[in-house]
Amino acid sequence: MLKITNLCVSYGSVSALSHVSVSVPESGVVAIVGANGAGKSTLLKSIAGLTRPVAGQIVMDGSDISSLKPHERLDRGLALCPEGRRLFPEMTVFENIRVGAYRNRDTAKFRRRLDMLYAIFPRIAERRRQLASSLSGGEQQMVAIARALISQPRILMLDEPTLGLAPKLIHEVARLVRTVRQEGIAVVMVEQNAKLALKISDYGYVLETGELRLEGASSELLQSDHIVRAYLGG
Ligand SMILES: Nc1ncnc2c1ncn2[C@@H]1O[C@H](COP(=O)(O)OP(=O)(O)OP(=O)(O)O)[C@@H](O)[C@H]1O
Repeated sequence: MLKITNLCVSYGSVSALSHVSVSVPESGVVAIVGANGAGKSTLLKSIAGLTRPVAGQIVMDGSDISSLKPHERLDRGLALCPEGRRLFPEMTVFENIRVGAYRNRDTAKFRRRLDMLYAIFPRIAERRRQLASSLSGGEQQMVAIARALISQPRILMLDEPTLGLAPKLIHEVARLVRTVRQEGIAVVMVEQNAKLALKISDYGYVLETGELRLEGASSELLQSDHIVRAYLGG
């Protein structure tokens, strides 16, 4: 469904990604793992259209989307839940989620989608009139994911969704990824928590200083000596 080929991204003279190729199949869960500064966020930003690559192709459903603006990519079904949540703290939970639907003016559809999301996130539903700033870190992460899901994407991109969360909430994120996939939405998940990401994904890519070091079925990567040594403390 989404195919990224030989993507190269630089920030001035700093190369952040060098010839990176990644595929995302329909309804699949793909993990991108790697240390700080490996280029994981840059990859998601490039797919979302927030960073302009110097070379490479981003093809969705057979057509090159590299020159599309971020909102046009959202219309095609690419939604990004950015690192650090980026909620509007002085807006309510409901208002934050509504921001994600700014491209969809069909109120009935928005309502139906919102009710569905409230069913998936009951704690968020209870807090829908509260200011986002009053929520716990885990709840804020759920709101950020709900904001990305309200646009009914085909691919949900999650940038470090478990960062700073307590172990119990990390499991909640994992459960959520499974729920999202059951809805037929593909997930691309960037994580420093390699173990978790590989446990809940089908396929994984390991980025090191902007280059793909390894790729394969997640179950196999979990057993790989390199992964165990470099990321799982083995
Ligand atoms: N706006 C920017 N200007 C200059 N350099 C940048 C910019 N954004 C990222 N970089 C650099 O590009 C490289 C890749 O950064 P990126 O944020 O993509 O990595 P990451 O794997 O997501 O790391 P982290 O897990 O710390 O977020 C790093 O060397 C970083 O310092």
